[in-house]
Amino acid sequence: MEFFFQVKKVEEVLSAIEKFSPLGKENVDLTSAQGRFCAEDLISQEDLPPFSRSTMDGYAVYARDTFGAREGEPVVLRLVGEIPMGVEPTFTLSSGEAAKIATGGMLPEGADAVVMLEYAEEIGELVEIRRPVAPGENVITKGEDIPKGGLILAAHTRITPGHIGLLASAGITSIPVFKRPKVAIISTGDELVPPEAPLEPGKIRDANSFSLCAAVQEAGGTAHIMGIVPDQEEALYSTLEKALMENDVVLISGGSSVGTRDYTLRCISRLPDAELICHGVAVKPGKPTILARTGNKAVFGLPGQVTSALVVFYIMVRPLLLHLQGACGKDLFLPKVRAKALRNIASAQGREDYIRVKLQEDKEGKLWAEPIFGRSGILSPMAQADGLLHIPSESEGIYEGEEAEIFLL
Ligand SMILES: Nc1nc2c(c(=O)[nH]1)N[C@H]1C(S)=C(S)[C@@H](COP(=O)(O)OP(=O)(O)OC[C@H]3O[C@@H](n4cnc5c(N)ncnc54)[C@H](O)[C@@H]3O)O[C@H]1N2
Ligand code: MOO
Repeated sequence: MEFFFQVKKVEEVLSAIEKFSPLGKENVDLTSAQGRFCAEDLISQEDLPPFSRSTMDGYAVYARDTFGAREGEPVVLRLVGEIPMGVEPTFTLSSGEAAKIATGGMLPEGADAVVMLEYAEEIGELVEIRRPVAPGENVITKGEDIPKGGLILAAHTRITPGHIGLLASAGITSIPVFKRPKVAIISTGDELVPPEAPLEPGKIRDANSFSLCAAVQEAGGTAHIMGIVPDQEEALYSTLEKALMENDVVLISGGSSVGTRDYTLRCISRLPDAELICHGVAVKPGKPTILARTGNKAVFGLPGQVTSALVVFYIMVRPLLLHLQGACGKDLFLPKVRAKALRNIASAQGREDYIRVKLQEDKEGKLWAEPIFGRSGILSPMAQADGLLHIPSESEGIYEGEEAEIFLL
C-alpha cells in the first residue's frame, strides 16, 4: 500500500500555484467584462470628462464676481443667455455676466463656478446672486476624472461596475482580459450513481461533480462535468487524458487516499511529463489532496469526502483558477473578516484547520463565529456555514472569545 509521500504545507502548495502562467488573452465587450481580470494597462486617450461641466442647475459665473454676495446684499450680474444641454456654448462669459446652465451643461469659456438656482433670482435681463461661490465650486473640471494619458485600469485588476462605467466613458468598448480556465470534473468510485438514477443498496449519489461545478463557476472558470468513472485504473487514466486535452485544470474527486482502490495518484504519475507537487497536505479537512503539474496544466486529486472536496477547492483550487485568470494578491482568496470564536476549538500543531462557522453580530456590532461541528463526509454543516474559520498550523486551537480569521463563503 502507498502512503502519503509528499505532504506539503498549504503555503507551499500556494507558492507552487503561483508558478503557473496566467492563461492567454481575449477581448470581451463591456457587457461581459464584469468580474474578469484586465490583461493590459488601459490608458485614456481623452480627458474625462472631455469638458468642464456643471454639477448643479444654476448660473455659470466668474467666481470673483460673487465674492461678498449676501442675502440682503446680492451681487447683480447680467444674464447673457442659457446654455442648452449637449451643445457647446456659442459665447464666452466676461466679468459681470452670468449664464443659465443645467446639471451636466458645458461651462462657457470664462466661467469657473456655478451658483445654485436656490441662491439666485432672475429679474428680467439681470440675475441677483445671494451667496458667493469659490472658483471650481459646483463644477467638474475637464480631465478631473481621468486626464488624457491617465491609467483607467491596471493589468491584473478585477473589473468592477465602476471600471466598466469608466471604460464606457472613455469610449473603450473591447476589453482585453485573461481567458477563463476550462475545468474538467471527474468523480470516481464504484459506489457512485448520478443524482437522477435510482439508488440501490450501497450506492451513493454523486454530489461532488455538482458542488465542484458550482464552485468552479463562482470562481470564474468554465466547468465540464466528465461523469462518474469506476474504480478501474485504465478507465480513470483514459478519462484523465481526454480531460487534459480539452481543459486547463482537471479535478478528480475520490480515490486520492491510500486505499487499494485509490488510483488517482497512479494515473497522475503515469502522465508523460507530470511533476508531482504534493501528495498529502497538512490541512484538516483535506489531507489526501494531490496536485500535479503537466506543462501549464494542473491536475488535482481531491478527497472524496463531500465537505473535504469543497474545503480543498476553496483553499487551493480556487486560488489557482483565479491566478490563471490573471488575479493576484487578495483577489486570489475568499474575502476575509475577523470574528471571535463562540466556543473553544481544538486543533493540532503542524496542520491548518478550516472550521465551518456561522457568523452572528452582537449588540455592539462585534462578529462572533459559531462552529458547526460535523464530519467531513456530511454536507449540511458546509451548506449552513457562512465561512471557514482558519486555525494556523502553529496554533493548538482557539479559545472562546479569541479572534480568528474567517474566509467568507
Ligand atoms: N488509512 C487511511 N484512510 C483514510 C485516510 C488516511 O489518511 N488513512 N484519509 C481519510 C480522509 S481524511 C479522507 S478525506 C478520505 C479520502 O479518500 P478518497 O479521496 O480516496 O475518497 P474515496 O475513498 O473515494 O471516498 C471517500 C468518501 O467520499 C464519498 N465520495 C467520493 N466521491 C463522492 C462523490 N462524488 N459524491 C459523493 N460522495 C463521494 C465516498 O463514497 C466515500 O464515502 O480517505 C480517508 N481514509
Ligand atoms: O481530512 Mo479528510 O479530508 O477528513 O475528510
